[in-house]
Amino acid sequence: MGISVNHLKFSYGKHPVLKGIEFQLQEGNLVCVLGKNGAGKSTLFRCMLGLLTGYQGEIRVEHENIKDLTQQQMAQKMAYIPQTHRAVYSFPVRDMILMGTTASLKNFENPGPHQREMVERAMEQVKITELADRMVNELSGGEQQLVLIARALAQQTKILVMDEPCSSLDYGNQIRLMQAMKKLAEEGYLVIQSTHNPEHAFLFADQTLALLEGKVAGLGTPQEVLTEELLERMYGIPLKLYEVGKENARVCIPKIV
Ligand SMILES: Nc1ncnc2c1ncn2[C@@H]1O[C@H](COP(=O)(O)OP(=O)(O)OP(=O)(O)O)[C@@H](O)[C@H]1O
Repeated sequence: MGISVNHLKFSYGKHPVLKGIEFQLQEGNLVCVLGKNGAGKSTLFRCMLGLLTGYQGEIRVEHENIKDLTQQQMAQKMAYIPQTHRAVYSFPVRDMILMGTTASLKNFENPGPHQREMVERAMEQVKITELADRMVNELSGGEQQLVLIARALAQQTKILVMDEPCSSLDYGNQIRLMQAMKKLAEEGYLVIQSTHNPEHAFLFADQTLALLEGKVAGLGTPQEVLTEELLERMYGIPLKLYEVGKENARVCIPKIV
């Protein structure tokens, strides 16, 4: 089950980005993917989601090669939560989330009571039921991000892929979102998200996947993978890690020279 990526190579024209990526991820984990700007995180996600097809190697989701799956079959296995951009279209929140259920419908079938129930459940999971009748374009960035997550949950897949979900959120909403993702992982989802914040990985991730120079530089617990040496190599700045409290929390302080 879960997702496995074998010998994955991808280039944009002559510019190689992924140079032999290998990993396996299982359901029930929150996985943070780290790497500097341009490391290839979004490219990796786009390959995994079947949006980029000209790659070498193999990607399997729940044992099936994604090249053998239709778009609808992909949407039944994996949901993508993009970075929040201010919504252009004005839909009520409930209708926007209902759109996530289309993967479970046959051609030309309209959503019925089952789909509407999935929408209510998804809103409860991320605690936005009180927003149901608001217009999406009138919500804050953090609220919109939660609507996108609810839409992905209504898609009823066990794998959620999120591209920098915290990038436009205030500090409180970042932590609430990470806690919500951690809870989903505990409920059995595989949540894969990119982040530029090592501290989030230390606090919340079950596993961390570090991308460096087109390859996986480490996959394991954040404490195993995110050493001072690797963080310095990834981000190109001298820094120091400090353990905080009894949990596995660590903070990263740059050495200012
Ligand atoms: N459509 C494209 N055409 C050509 N090159 C691209 C394209 N998209 C991305 N790239 C290049 O591929 C490399 C990887 O980009 P990608 O967006 O996957 O990185 P990322 O790790 O997600 O970066 P960031 O943290 O800045 O979002 C970069 O050098 C980027 O310039």
